[in-house]
Amino acid sequence: MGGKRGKKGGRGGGGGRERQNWQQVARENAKFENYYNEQGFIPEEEREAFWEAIRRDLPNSFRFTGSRGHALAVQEKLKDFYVPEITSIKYEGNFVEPPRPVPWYPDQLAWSMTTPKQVVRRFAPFASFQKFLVAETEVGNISRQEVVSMIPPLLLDVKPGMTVLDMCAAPGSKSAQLMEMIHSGEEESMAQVSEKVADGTASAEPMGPEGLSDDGRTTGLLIANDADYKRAHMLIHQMKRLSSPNLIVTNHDATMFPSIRLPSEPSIGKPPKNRYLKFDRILADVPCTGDGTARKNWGVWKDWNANNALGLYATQVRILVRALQMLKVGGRVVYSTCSMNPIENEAVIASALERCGSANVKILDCSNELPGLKRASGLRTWKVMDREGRMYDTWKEVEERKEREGINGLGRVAEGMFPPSEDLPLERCIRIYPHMQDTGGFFITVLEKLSEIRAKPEDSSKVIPKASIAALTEELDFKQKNGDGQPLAKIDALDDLVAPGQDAQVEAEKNASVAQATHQLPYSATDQTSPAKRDAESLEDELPAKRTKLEDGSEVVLGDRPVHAPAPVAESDNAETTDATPAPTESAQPAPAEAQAQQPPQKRKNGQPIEEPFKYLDVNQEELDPIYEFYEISKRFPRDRFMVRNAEAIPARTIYYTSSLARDILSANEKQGMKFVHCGVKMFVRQDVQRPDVCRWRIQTDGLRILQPWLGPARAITLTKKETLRRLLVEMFPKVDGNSWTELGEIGERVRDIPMGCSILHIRPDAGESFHERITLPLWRSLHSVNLMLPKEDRRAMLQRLFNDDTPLVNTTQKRQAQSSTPVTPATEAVNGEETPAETEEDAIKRENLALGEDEQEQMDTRETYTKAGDEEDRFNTTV
Ligand SMILES: C[S@@+](CC[C@H](N)C(=O)[O-])C[C@H]1O[C@@H](n2cnc3c(N)ncnc32)[C@H](O)[C@@H]1O
Repeated sequence: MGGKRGKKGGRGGGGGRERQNWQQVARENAKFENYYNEQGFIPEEEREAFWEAIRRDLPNSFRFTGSRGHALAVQEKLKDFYVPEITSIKYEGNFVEPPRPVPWYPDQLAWSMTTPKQVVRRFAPFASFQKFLVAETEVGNISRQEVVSMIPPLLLDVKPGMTVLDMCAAPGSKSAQLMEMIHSGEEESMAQVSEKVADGTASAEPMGPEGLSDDGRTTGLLIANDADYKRAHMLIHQMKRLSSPNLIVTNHDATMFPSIRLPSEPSIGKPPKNRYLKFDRILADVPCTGDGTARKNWGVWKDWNANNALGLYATQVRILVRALQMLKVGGRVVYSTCSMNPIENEAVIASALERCGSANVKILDCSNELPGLKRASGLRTWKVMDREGRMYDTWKEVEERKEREGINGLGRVAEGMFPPSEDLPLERCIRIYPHMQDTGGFFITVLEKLSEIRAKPEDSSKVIPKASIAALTEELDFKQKNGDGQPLAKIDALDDLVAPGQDAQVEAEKNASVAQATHQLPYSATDQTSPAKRDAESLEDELPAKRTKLEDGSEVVLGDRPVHAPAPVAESDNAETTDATPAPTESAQPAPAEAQAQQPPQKRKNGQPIEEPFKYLDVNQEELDPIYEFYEISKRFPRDRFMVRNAEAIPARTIYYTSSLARDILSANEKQGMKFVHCGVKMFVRQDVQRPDVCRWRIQTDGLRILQPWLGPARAITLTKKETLRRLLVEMFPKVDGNSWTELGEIGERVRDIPMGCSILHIRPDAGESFHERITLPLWRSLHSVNLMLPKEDRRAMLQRLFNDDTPLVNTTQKRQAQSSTPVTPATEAVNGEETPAETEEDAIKRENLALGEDEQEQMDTRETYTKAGDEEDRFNTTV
């Protein structure tokens, strides 16, 4: 695909400055239009509507996120307040169309709106609605997501307790949906179990309904993966908002995603047998050309050509084959793209089934699922277009041309791109076209694994080979002479042509070991191109000159270098690949990666830092004792899942909590070459308090959801009135000393008397109050004041949602500091029975502000990083 695409292939192209001129872009591309018209995918009578829809701007759509209860509470505000206000607006004589729920999305949690920008700008109710959307999006209660992109997770049918893999997950909209499904029903079941524990009717063993049997907590796991390191970090920021201890983020090439070890089961008298994780559900939302995103993506109109799909097909098939290998028998894979091109869709399904054996995998008929979703059947026939735009009905025709004229202009056409000779029910694949329900274009197929698979190797004789260096050089010369050379957009494109440096060598070794563990060949040992190097394929189109500069400033002369370094580990190219658990033999051990992981920390390829290790605290770690005591945490709450991010396993600044399966995986795969980049929810953060009676660890909001049912009453404060909550939201550090506590309404007395330190605020609205959300938040009681431990944007969003209030936040301590021009008289204060010179009020305020402010700032900084990364990386224009 053209040089505008992201490095590892997101979807579609376009972005940056040019995206601002989207309205001026001519929404025309003869090749694109001919390709779809000539093949007749869209029935003649719908064709006009199809092209008319695809040229229109895409409606805005969004989804309410988080637990169902919370999502419904936020959605209620839209339904009960904003929609009625908007519906009353008239524009040019007609009532304005309000946002509408997406008919097939459960519980009306997804909405779409077509309101033109000029209407939004002109009418006040829209301005306030817009504010609501922005505020809730900022804090993660609403996620902007394209309607069609919401389909794959729904069809994956994830239940709590399942192990799920999202192979190409960044930026993470679908991962967020999957995560919510894994946690579905968790709040209710945790509350039920803790009630039983409280009234003494609980069994000694962990209890709870199916999938939630960890005392009401889900036993499921989501592994969200992306090959692009930067995008994997966008994914982390997106997912952090869901605060799930059941999430691991990895950074692997999905075509050779490593097998994940599970702890060995004890076996007496025999060597322990290696066990590997298999998944109940896998989403393969693969990189694609994204021509279904033409309604929001200028790059499609500008750059569409048939060669783009030819370049992605091999990667897409490999990802799907690997997904099927890692799936449990009886499990489901959903394969999806936002492309309408059969080369990336039905051809990929047919090729993967051919490699895995069609008797082992079933294409599921989903016609009864998601009633209300308009869809077209998958294709049974299509033609293949080569790089020069010539159409072929059969592979034989391609071979004949190759015989006659050589490979020039064919691109990387493969036999598998043609309709299969086997009678596969490809009509069960799902196609969504833009005109059907005013969305983007999309493709989804649901596959079920019927039996174990031994995947056939790729047959390189059925693919038009890459042009040789000599041929490329000739072609470049030709292009240059004819003046159509373009600047080289991707220096990575040269990866295939230069000798790998030291970093590349290390990476290759790692890949080789991973490949060994998964019985997959490393890219360097095959004649295929890795997706990371996919751009090399477009060399045929793009290389402008024979001499160019690499990032380090060195110059490369094409044709002077060996194409590949020798493969570090060479399993036979023709070896069968299998998903069977590797035998515990020497060769199955990923030795090179292990050796590599033992070496001193170093930077990974492209300067990516090596991740800090994930280390679990010993259950007897004494730092946990005061925490359990101070917060009266039930002994039932597991002590063996607390994790830190340092090699010494010392609780230094943050203690994370993870699910037990996540812990088993992180521990069993330590130093095995797995690239884990995120896991764990921040549960306790060290607070520098000097007093011996105050716990030095405060509970972090992220972890409170899981911990809350297990906390005793010692640190609990219950708030019932809206007005009290409003005060705590607007005012930071309200004073509680002197008589000030009286201003805090029903919580005043409790707040006055509660000893200093982190406490837990349970918001439980009285029956008569106009809001019903039950929320629990950490509250810090300091010397003279209290403070909700909530980032400012969360405060603002809550004020907007619950009170329709955009009053600016007040920082009382800053105000006081500004007012006091003379120092406050020093006083003495009894601390723990001892007379110690007390600090001035000003000092105390400064100190507490520093401690609290730093932590709050930290949270807010996280959000800022996300926004920046989001802007930067949005060039992918994925269907999110
Ligand atoms: C279509 S986007 C995924 C969108 C995502 N599922 C969502 O809903 O937010 C494709 C992603 O695949 C990643 N990718 C490309 N090649 C890959 C590979 N070989 N292995 C894993 N991820 C890959 C890209 O970095 C990109 O983030």
